[in-house]
Amino acid sequence: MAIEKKPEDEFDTVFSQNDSLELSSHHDYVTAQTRIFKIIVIGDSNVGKTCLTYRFCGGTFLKNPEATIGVDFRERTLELDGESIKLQIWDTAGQERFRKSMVEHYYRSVHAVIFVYDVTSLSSFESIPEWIEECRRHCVGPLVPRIMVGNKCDLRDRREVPTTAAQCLADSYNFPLFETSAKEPAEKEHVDAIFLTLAYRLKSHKPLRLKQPSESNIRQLWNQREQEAATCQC
Ligand SMILES: Nc1nc2c(ncn2[C@@H]2O[C@H](COP(=O)(O)OP(=O)(O)OP(=O)(O)O)[C@@H](O)[C@H]2O)c(=O)[nH]1
Ligand SMILES: [Mg+2]
Repeated sequence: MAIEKKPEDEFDTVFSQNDSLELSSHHDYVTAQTRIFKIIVIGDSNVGKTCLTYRFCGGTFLKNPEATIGVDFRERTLELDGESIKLQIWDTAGQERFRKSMVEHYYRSVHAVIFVYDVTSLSSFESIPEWIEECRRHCVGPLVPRIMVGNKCDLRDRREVPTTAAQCLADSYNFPLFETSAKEPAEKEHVDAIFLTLAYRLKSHKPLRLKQPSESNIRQLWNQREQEAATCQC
């Protein structure tokens, strides 16, 4: 059960409370109180957002993913310096037609943002400023940590985005840059490191005035998503 801790100060953090020990999807034990952070993963369609989040939460490479419709939720609980932190990851749709009704939900009460591009697709890299702008338009505060991820580094012969160009863009926004591959097994720990970097930053900064979505809200989103999928003409 997720319950909101009513803030006496100006902060609003959500704790999940479990009467007994519970095994999460990644075999982590969730103890009595767990801070939950919402992370959204955005970027063009086909850059590998679903595969990256699946690699982090499921531990393997997802073969034959379908285009995300609306949003997919994944989560993983981490034990950091004795504190239990749950990362609730919103894997968003890159295709405009699958995003429309959901965009407001993506950005509401978000704690961190991951911008993903594909190193073999210059156009996906060139879209990054537009995704950053969308984020800004939806009033994501400047203190919300953001990182940039270049995916598909395993496709060495097909690279279109040099690291220097990506670093330059990341520096201009003051974001950390990671280049990785959701596919390459040897990169598994590197993928973990991306999310861990965020988790440590989130752990040390209490989220400001942010309300987490409750479980009933999430269930509502799921229902909405299912309805969309059912009415989709394609
Ligand atoms: N070679 C390689 N292929 C990858 C990698 N990550 C994802 N892919 C492939 O890229 C394609 C798109 O991956 P997805 O994870 O579905 O992309 P997405 O960004 O979630 O796409 P949308 O849901 O449409 O926004 C799939 O065919 C994946 O198998 C990677 O690291 N290396
Ligand atoms: Mg996807």
